[in-house]
Amino acid sequence: MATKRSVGTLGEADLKGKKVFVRADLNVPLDDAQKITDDTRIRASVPTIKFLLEKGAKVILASHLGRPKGVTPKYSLKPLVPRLSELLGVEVVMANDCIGEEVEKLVAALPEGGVLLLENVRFYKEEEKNEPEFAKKLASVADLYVNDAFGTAHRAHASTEGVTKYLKPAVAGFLMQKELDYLVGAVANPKKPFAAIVGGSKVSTKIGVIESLLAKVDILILGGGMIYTFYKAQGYSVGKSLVEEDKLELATSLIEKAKAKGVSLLLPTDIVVADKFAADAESKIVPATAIPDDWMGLDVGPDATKTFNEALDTTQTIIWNGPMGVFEFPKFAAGTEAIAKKLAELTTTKGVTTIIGGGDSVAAVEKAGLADKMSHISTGGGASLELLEGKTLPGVLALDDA
Ligand SMILES: Nc1ncnc2c1ncn2[C@@H]1O[C@H](COP(=O)(O)OP(=O)(O)O)[C@@H](O)[C@H]1O
Ligand SMILES: O=C(OP(=O)(O)O)[C@H](O)COP(=O)(O)O
Repeated sequence: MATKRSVGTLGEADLKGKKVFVRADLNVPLDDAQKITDDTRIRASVPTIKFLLEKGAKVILASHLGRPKGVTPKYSLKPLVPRLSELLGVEVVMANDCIGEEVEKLVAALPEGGVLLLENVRFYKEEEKNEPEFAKKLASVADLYVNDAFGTAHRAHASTEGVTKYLKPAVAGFLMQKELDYLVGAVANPKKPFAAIVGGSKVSTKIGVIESLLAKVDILILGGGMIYTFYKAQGYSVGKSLVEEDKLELATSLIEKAKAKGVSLLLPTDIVVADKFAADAESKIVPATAIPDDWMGLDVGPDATKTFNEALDTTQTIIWNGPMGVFEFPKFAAGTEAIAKKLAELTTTKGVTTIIGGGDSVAAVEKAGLADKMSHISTGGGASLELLEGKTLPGVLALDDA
């Protein structure tokens, strides 16, 4: 199935006085004191909500937080109210529930330009089970539905999918649209040459992405923990590096597929090896063909980085998913940082389209302080991975066509 991209969006519809159910992904990390440690997802949700408020709509805002089993105070959305209010410039009202009488009363009292934040929809098991009666209750308080929760669009839950059966129109918010434009649009019709950089820990979690991208890219750069399975498949010894023994044949077939499709597949030529998996491990740089026994590869080496940079210099579009090494340990972060720096440079000086596909690569870009230099940084890890694999997301599929 082709990935759906043309969804209905917030146009010039008369929104004045309308009760709009907005599903956002406000699943932000909180520390032990319930303080928000990264508000990216809240900030990313602001343009859609502000637009609705400026049009005189009444916004009923829903999200999940974490993976609670039943009502769990630790997963309440209450700690988000001050930051949301500050970013939106209105006093956000908080409900103690996401359905029921109190919610109905608060909605009835909501002024035009007002925001009511519902409590965590996952406090009900019916949310993840996508139960129609629960979806109907969520829908009952509003006149139309806007899904801006890209990070949760791969889940067919009541507030992301079921609700659209009872609430029309059901359209995408600006964040959802932007994510689809980049992760589907720019990938389907890239300015060429088009390169993909895929890293992360395991081949098994990235097979779908690699296979799908092989049909589209000119250059495929591989890094991270998955490369040792490729090396082993080619007969190199890899010491104690991460290897998925049951994926050796698959690695060989991916190398052959790349060849058959004329894709330039770049595996690192040198590796930073460590004597143990630890931040304070002893380390040294070795050729990829000469990883010593008892050592493990934790980052790509400087020669590899140089080759990657030269290849990236020739491109117009780059998509990146997964770090090049164990970037959480400063000693093994250089390969990942170099990619982040290169992409930032190419975006700002050459107008190359750079897309960071969620998850740990986003964390790496943020750690390097380069987040605002990329063309697009996805707010969804799992969702962006599924989109890049060519899957259609249930939360997108459920929206009205454009
Ligand atoms: N050489 C390696 N050996 C072991 N783990 C690695 C290696 N390179 C990267 N990793 C780990 O891979 C993890 C990220 O993998 P993954 O979740 O697949 O990426 P993403 O979240 O970007 O999709 C990081 O925690 C990183 O430490
Ligand atoms: O954080 C999220 O996903 P991500 O970690 O894959 O980016 C989303 O809020 C979805 O959460 P879920 O994976 O508990 O359904």
